[in-house]
Amino acid sequence: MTVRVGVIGAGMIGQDHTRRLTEVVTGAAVTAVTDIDTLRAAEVAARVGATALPTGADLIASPDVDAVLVTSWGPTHAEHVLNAIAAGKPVFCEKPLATTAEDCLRIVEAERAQGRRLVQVGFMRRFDAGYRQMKEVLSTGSLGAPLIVHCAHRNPTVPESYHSAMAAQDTAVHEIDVLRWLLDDEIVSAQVVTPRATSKRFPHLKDPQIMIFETSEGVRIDLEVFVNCQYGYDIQCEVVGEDGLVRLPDPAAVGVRTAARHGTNVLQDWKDRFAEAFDTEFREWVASVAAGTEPTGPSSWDGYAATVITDAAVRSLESGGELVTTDMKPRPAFYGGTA
Ligand SMILES: NC(=O)c1ccc[n+]([C@@H]2O[C@H](COP(=O)([O-])OP(=O)(O)OC[C@H]3O[C@@H](n4cnc5c(N)ncnc54)[C@H](O)[C@@H]3O)[C@@H](O)[C@H]2O)c1
Ligand SMILES: O[C@H]1[C@H](O)[C@@H](O)[C@H](O)[C@@H](O)[C@H]1O
Repeated sequence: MTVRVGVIGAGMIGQDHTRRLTEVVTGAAVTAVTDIDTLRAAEVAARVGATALPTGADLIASPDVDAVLVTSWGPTHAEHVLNAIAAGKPVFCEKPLATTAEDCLRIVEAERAQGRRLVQVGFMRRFDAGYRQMKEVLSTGSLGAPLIVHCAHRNPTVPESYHSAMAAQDTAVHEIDVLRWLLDDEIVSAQVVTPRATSKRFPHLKDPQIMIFETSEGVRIDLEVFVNCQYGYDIQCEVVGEDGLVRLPDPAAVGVRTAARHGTNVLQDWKDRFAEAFDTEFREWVASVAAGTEPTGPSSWDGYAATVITDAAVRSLESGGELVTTDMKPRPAFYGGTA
C-alpha cells in the first residue's frame, strides 16, 4: 500500500520532507500540498505531481490524503493537528506540537477521545543512530544509575529574527525531548543563566545560555546553548553513571594529516547532521501508517511535556536565572503513565 501524504506548509522543512517522502522513503507519495503562499504550494505540488489545495482543512478532508504532515509555522500547528484528529487521520507534526501548553493539552484530550494514537511529533533525534546506541547502553544498566548529563548544542550563527527565548523553544527543545527519552525520566525544573555574551551576535540576543535541568530521579543536566559559536554545528552529549559514562559519537569524518596538523571537518548545518535521523523518522512513520498501527515516535504527550519544560526555561531566563519548577499534569495511562 502506498501511503498518500498531504503536506501543510511548503517552506524550508516542508520541501525537504516532501523530497524525503517522494525520493528516499519507499511506500509513500505526496498527493496534496497547501501553503498560505499559494504560488509556493503550486510550485512544490507540481514538482511531485501532487494537487495544490487552498487550505489545510481542504487537504485534511481530501479523499486522496491518508495521512497529514504539518510543517507550517508553529502557531498554526494546533489547528491542523486538531482537524486531522477529528478526521481520524494520522498526523506527523513538526515541532512544536503547539506553542502553548493549553493547546498541547487540547490535542492530547482530542486524541484520547479518539481512543488511539494518531499524532507523532517531529523530534528527530530519537531516530539518530548515535542516540539510539546510547539508549541501548543505558538500558543494559551496565553504567549503574545515571547521575549527570553534560550537553552542548552549538550552531555557527543564527539570523536576526532569532530571539533569546528561542534558545529554549527552538534549540534546547531537542535536548529536552531526547533526554526525557534517553533517561526514561521526567524533567521537573529548569534554570537558565547567562555567562558573558559573545560579541558575535545581534545585540538583542542573550548568547550563549547555560541551562540546568533536574529530573524526577535527581539527575542533573547541564546544557550549553551557543548559537553563534562560529566554527560549526556541534552536538555533544555525555551521560555519567555510577559505573561509567556513555558519550554521543561525532559524525564519521575522514581524518586529514597535512602541514604538521591532523584534523577532521566539523559539519555546518543541522540538516546534514541529522539527515539520516530524519530519513529513519519518516521510514518508521510511513511504515506504521501503512500497517495501520500506532506510531512509536514522540507522542502528543511528549509534545506537551516539551512545551511545559521550555516554558519553564523561558520563565527562568526572563527572571534573571531563578529555578523554575515545571507545571506538568500527571501522565495519563493512555501515554504510558499512571494517571
Ligand atoms: N525538527 C527540526 O529540527 C526542525 C527544523 C526546522 C524547522 N522545524 C519546524 O518546522 C516548522 C516549519 O519551519 P520552516 O523552517 O520550514 O519554516 P518556513 O517559514 O520555511 O516554512 C513554513 C511554511 O508554512 C507556511 N504556512 C504558515 N502558516 C500556514 C498555514 N496555516 N497553512 C499553510 N501554510 C502555512 C508558510 O507560508 C511557509 O511556506 C516550524 O514549526 C519549525 O519549528 C523543525
Ligand atoms: O530550528 C533549528 C533546528 O531545530 C536545529 O536542529 C537547531 O540546532 C537550531 O538551533 C534551530 O534553530
